[in-house]
Amino acid sequence: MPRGRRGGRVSALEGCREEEAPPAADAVPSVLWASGQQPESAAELILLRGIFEIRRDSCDVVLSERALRWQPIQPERPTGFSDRPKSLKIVLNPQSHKKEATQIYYEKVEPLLKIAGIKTDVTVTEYEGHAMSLLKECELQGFDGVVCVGGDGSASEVAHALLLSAQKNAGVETDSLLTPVRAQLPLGVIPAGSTNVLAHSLHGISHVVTATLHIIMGHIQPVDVCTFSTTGKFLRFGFSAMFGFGGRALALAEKHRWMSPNQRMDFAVIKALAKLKPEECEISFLPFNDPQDLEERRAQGSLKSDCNDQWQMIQGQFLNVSIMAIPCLCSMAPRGLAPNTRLNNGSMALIISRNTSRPEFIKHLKRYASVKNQVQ
Ligand SMILES: Nc1ncnc2c1ncn2[C@@H]1O[C@H](COP(=O)(O)OP(=O)(O)OP(=O)(O)O)[C@@H](O)[C@H]1O
Repeated sequence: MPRGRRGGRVSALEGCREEEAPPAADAVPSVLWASGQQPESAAELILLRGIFEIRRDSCDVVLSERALRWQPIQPERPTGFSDRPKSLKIVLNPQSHKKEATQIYYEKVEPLLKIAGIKTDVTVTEYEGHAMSLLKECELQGFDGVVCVGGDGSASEVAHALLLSAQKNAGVETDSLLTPVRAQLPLGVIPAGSTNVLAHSLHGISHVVTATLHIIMGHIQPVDVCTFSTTGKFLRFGFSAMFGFGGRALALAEKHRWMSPNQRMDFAVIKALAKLKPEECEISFLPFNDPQDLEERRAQGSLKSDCNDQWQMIQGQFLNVSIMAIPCLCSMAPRGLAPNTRLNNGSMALIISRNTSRPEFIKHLKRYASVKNQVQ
């Protein structure tokens, strides 16, 4: 009988296959090999155990008193992992943030995609709306995903374009849209903009290499979107919107793109605060305070049918109204502007600031920077 390294006897168990010893297992020569079998009894003494490569598979090899067994190691596939992408359409906004998206892509992202064997086709956008018209015309069949290298403006433009094509392809009428059809391709987001709320909310951090690795690994994270309409006419898909103070500040920041990103944001906030004024609003909403209740209703399919009799309406003067389908994490709000919203729970946060004094409103804004959650 052959002997293992430590001199234990090795013999075949009933049912073991006898095979030729593969070369990588030469640490334990001339033994009987069995695959896919567990030790016969817990009392069986294990003499040696290790990971060996056997015919290109990593195997858990166990040498016991009575036999040598091995089993290919199956890597765990956590839920949400899909196949890794092989080919990606890259949409890059060279104007994002301090115009460094091109450098970020070619220095940090592309080398990793190359190592991962992913083919890429890059379009550098030339004007606002370019991503939209490109994705309308571009044949995306050969790609496994679209990656946006830029900020939130670019990412939401690409998301809108992908969703719009999906509705068109499915023959869904957007003006009466309640539940959109999913985009046909996943969207990867490389944060290269000024705020990067989407990438930050998706990955928990606004970090280029982290985002790239998520894309390479094929991590798919479903994300809620809102549809924005005016008097029954569909406008666009998006992840968040702000009216009043927030809307004015963002519009001002957009108008002053010639300033540096930090300067224009500070300038916009200060100017919007100086002109702080309430808006008369009427807001209808379907309240869900308990996310579990929401999940259960979605699972039961009772969400839509329940809607009509549960809508609530509030009316009054408000300084700011925000709706956010994602938590909206950013450096200014480390827990997010909407900390109680999840990426994919079918709900969105509606955060309303009633009319109050400017110092009180500033206090409320400052509390977003704290990790203590002000929004219950
Ligand atoms: N070549 C271009 N010239 C001018 N604008 C462009 C160009 N390409 C894209 N855009 C537009 O620039 C806008 C803002 O870009 P983006 O969101 O990437 O950067 P950002 O504003 O710095 O970041 P954030 O939105 O995170 O603050 C987008 O709405 C996009 O449509």
